[in-house]
Amino acid sequence: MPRLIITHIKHSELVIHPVRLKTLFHGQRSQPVSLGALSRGVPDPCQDPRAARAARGKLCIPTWALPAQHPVWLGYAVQELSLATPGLAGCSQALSSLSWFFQASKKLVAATGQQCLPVSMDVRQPQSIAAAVDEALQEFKRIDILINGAAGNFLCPASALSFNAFKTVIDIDTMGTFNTSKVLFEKYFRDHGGIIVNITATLSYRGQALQVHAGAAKAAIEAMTRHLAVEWGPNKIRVNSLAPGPISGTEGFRRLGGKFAEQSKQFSAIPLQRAGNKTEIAHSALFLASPLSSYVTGTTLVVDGGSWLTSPNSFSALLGIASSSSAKL
Ligand SMILES: CC/C=C\C/C=C\C/C=C\C/C=C\C/C=C\C/C=C\C=C\C(=O)SCCNC(=O)CCNC(=O)[C@H](O)C(C)(C)COP(=O)(O)OP(=O)(O)OC[C@H]1O[C@@H](n2cnc3c(N)ncnc32)[C@H](O)[C@@H]1OP(=O)(O)O
Ligand SMILES: NC(=O)C1=CN([C@@H]2O[C@H](COP(=O)(O)OP(=O)(O)OC[C@H]3O[C@@H](n4cnc5c(N)ncnc54)[C@H](OP(=O)(O)O)[C@@H]3O)[C@@H](O)[C@H]2O)C=CC1
Repeated sequence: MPRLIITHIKHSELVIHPVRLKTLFHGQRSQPVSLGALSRGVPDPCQDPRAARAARGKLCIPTWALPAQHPVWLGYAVQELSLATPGLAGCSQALSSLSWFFQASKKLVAATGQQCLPVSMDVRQPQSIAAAVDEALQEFKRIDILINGAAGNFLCPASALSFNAFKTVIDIDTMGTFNTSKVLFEKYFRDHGGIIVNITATLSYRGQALQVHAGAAKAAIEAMTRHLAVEWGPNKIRVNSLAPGPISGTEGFRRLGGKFAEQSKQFSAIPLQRAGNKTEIAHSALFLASPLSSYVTGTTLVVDGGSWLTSPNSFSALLGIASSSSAKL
């Protein structure tokens, strides 16, 4: 049985449960698609229904969580998509925070009839990752996909950023991505192959003001993506990054002044003239996690409507956003 696990979690739970991906992109109901089939060298289920049956049983651990105060997040979009898309019924993910984990897992069970497993991890603590992975493997016997999405961010000029603030973001984003990837490699991917999708950002491409901490952290993850793709390719592991632009309805959007940018018409500078939405990130993540991207590794998929090419990068404007109430933590 195919399984998709999406995790992460600082201080609470992770929900893991099975996923059955059918006809995700091709609309061919008779030819189910299972995540990660080609990554382990099995025939492409898009082409071969027998292979699809054989490929069932995938697990995915994305490091995305659902904050208690915010009912929406990028990782959650994958779950929303899974519930809304024919053929994705049964797909869900890991959720963090005590209250939302219970609510979301109930919703998933009700909608899919599939199993959900709550576990917890702090991506800065390899031992907590190892414990979560052990629990997942004990329950499902396999893990196929890791989505590294845990992150910390806030607007702050470098001159005001403390040494510890910089380190904190590097620890969550960069170290967290390495820690989780390495634990998965050692415990399962080395011998079975797998797929890793790292969620990054476009911040470093033009040196975004007030974002040296997050930009440096995400740039390091994109470098890590290439290194690991090269080293782990022979183990049938694909490693890619996904760099979203401003995505409405998310914590990042709130913290970085998305509302203010929207109100002041800043998004009209984006070639597609709007912020992105969570479903668009979910589609892109699923592309990178599916056999449709079976020959793609070591690259970054930018999903930003062309934003980084054209959006203003004004120090003073961003200082204004940082001091506005819309960007307060
Ligand atoms: C989305 C963009 C929308 C609009 C943009 C609008 C206009 C711009 C135009 C164009 C932009 C172009 C592109 C942008 C596109 C995309 C943006 C991309 C990136 C988004 C990335 C994200 O990651 S969003 C994720 C946000 N979610 C979280 O951060 C959740 C998790 N966060 C946390 O846990 C905390 O906030 C934490 C990161 C601080 C970590 O918590 P903890 O471990 O408990 O650490 P603390 O002890 O609290 O703090 C540690 C040190 O950090 C200092 N600190 C904390 N907060 C701040 C702050 N706000 N400012 C400065 N310093 C801070 C703290 O003081 C500690 O340091 P000490 O020296 O005091 O010890
Ligand atoms: N929103 C946007 O417009 C953009 C977002 N991104 C990226 O997308 C991803 C999701 O962002 P978004 O949904 O906005 O933000 P969220 O804050 O909702 O997601 C980040 C999650 O990381 C978790 N996390 C933080 N520290 C740790 C830790 N030590 N261990 C485990 N989990 C941890 C948080 O969990 P908890 O809730 O428990 O604190 C939080 O839920 C991030 O990687 C972000 O950098 C990139 C570009 C733009």
